[in-house]
Amino acid sequence: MSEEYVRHSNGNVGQVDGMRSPRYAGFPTFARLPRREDVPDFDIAVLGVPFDAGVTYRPGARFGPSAIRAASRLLRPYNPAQDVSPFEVAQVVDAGDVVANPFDITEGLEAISAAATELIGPGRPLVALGGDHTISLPLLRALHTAYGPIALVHFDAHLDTWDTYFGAPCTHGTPFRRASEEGLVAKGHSAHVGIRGSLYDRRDLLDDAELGFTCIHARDLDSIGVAGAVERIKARVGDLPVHVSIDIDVLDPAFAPGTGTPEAGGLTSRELLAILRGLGDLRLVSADIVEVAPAYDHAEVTAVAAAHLAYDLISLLAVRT
Ligand SMILES: N=C(N)NCCCC(=O)O
Ligand SMILES: [Zn+2]
Ligand SMILES: [Zn+2]
Repeated sequence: MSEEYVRHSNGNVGQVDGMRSPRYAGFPTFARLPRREDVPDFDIAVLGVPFDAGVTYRPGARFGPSAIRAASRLLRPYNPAQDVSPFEVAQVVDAGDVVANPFDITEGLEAISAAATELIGPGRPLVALGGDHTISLPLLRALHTAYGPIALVHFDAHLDTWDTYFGAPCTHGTPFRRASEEGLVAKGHSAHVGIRGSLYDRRDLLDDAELGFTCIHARDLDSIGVAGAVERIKARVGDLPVHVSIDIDVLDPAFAPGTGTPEAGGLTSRELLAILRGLGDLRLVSADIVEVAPAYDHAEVTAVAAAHLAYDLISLLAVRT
């Protein structure tokens, strides 16, 4: 069977045509887009990062990339919320999965960083699909090589700036402390959005602020709303290059049950999509979506949310390529 990709007049190769081959059939690349090796060049790569050796509670995010790809089959070519056909405007490809050692975190992170370094560059954004949140550290290392310190816009129930777990420095609860220590993120220009739930100590928030982050707590949305959150994020990052990191547990467990450390009182998927769509003026250069653990999912609820978030991120990035 030959795959019948849509060929756009600007030369870009789009999705397998859903009118000629039903969307539930065929190879499971992200959004049924071509693989990297199927086209001569690309603008935006989608990279699977099936690594979850850094989890502190429920395991299983290593199956996130394949679940998100499966849920992304439903995505259609035109995004009305942003008035853009992202796969026409930009050549978007599926770059496959990183081969990351599940038994050696240091080696696994090096492989992730090497794969990201090879795919990113000025004018060439990356969208990574995790995997647990540990993977953001090697992504930020690769981004630092390309751009220097960048602004991090981090959507999560959790701060992920804890120090160590059982003596381990690189886990899904620690990536942004390491990133701050290594100078990968621009101090004073990064924000966590959606923070909530129990902490180990009041000190966790003070440490986080000292590391250079600010918090928009989930409960703040009750008073400032989506528009207020967008304004605060924009004021924080200014014109620096921006990496958006979305831990799917930023969504309420009602919208994302399939994750490792769920916390009550989270965002709706509509709120999160609306905040993202408000970030179009920023200098977005890359994104990750992490912590989708399909074993705890139901009816693809979480994977569908992740696929749609990836679609809107790609739509934002496509107009910048
Ligand atoms: N990055 C995520 N999803 N969770 C971090 C939770 C760290 C903890 O178990 O305390
Ligand atoms: Zn989290
Ligand atoms: Zn996280």
